[in-house]
Amino acid sequence: MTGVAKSAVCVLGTGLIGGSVLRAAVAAGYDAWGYNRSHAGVRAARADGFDVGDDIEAVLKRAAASDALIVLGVPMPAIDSILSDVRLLAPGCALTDVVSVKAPVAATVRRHELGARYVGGHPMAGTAESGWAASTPDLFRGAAWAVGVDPGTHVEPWTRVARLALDCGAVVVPVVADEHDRAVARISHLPHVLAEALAVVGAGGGDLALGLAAGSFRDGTRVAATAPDLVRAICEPNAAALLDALDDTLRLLTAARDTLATNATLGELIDAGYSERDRYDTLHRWNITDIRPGDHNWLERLREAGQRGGVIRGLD
Ligand SMILES: O=C(O)C(=O)C[C@]1(C(=O)O)C=C[C@@H](O)C=C1
Repeated sequence: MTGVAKSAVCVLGTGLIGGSVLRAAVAAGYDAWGYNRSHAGVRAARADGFDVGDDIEAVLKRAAASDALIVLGVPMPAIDSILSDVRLLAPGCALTDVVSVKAPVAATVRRHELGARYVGGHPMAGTAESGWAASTPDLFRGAAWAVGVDPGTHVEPWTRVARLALDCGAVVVPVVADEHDRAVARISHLPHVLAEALAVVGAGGGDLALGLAAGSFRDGTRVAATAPDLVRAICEPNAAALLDALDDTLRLLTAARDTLATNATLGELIDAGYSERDRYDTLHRWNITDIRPGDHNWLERLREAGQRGGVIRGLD
């Protein structure tokens, strides 16, 4: 895949993630601009020298005229409405998103008949902050960026999306939507719910407990400082997979609680946690080098490689 040209990039929604995509794309030499519905968001981005407007019609007409890759930088609850604008004003553009759940976005895209040039995306990066002010061009450096390889994905928009992710400093993890959603329920959405629970239980110990709190409480509750509406927008669209993860958690915690009550031991939980955490620390992310986008069975082969820890670090 040598010489894939950088497409123009149009980011709709310039909060923490969309804003960071815009900053990273500009830093990587893309012709990139954005849209934000709030005047304050537009003012802040312009004050930093970025080309962001609040006129969705003008922004999308420019995308259509430039054959830009459109990045939906808005959370799941705003996807349906922004897709109505895209369908009306720039239906031929390649399209991706940064939403933390993939199957519901794909279903909404299909409902708007925009599936032909859509490729799901999910950069695995963030902070507890939100908005343009928190965005940074380095947010995705070294991060995993899930890029959809669902059946029917077309190679041209796929290559554009993968190239943008790589140019933002991320590594590409090929995923299909439902497997992605089950995976992130466990490693992203469940941790948000647990962080909220830990914050509540810890604070239940009063000011003495909070006054003594150190690293374990701070790290375990870090994402509980995220704006509540954003946490809901991240977790709730993935309800079925999150329920499975919560059920597994409750089973483990109940077993540990029961053995603690009867034998004053936490049982197998501690050893199991120790060894599974080690699997994460030592996971070998190997480079996919032998599957060229567009080759025979490339989607299925990339999917299998992604399942086995394969990542893409370059397309050349
Ligand atoms: O690092 C954080 O603050 C995050 O919450 C980032 C995080 C996560 O790791 O769960 C949260 C949601 C995104 O969809 C991807 C990544």
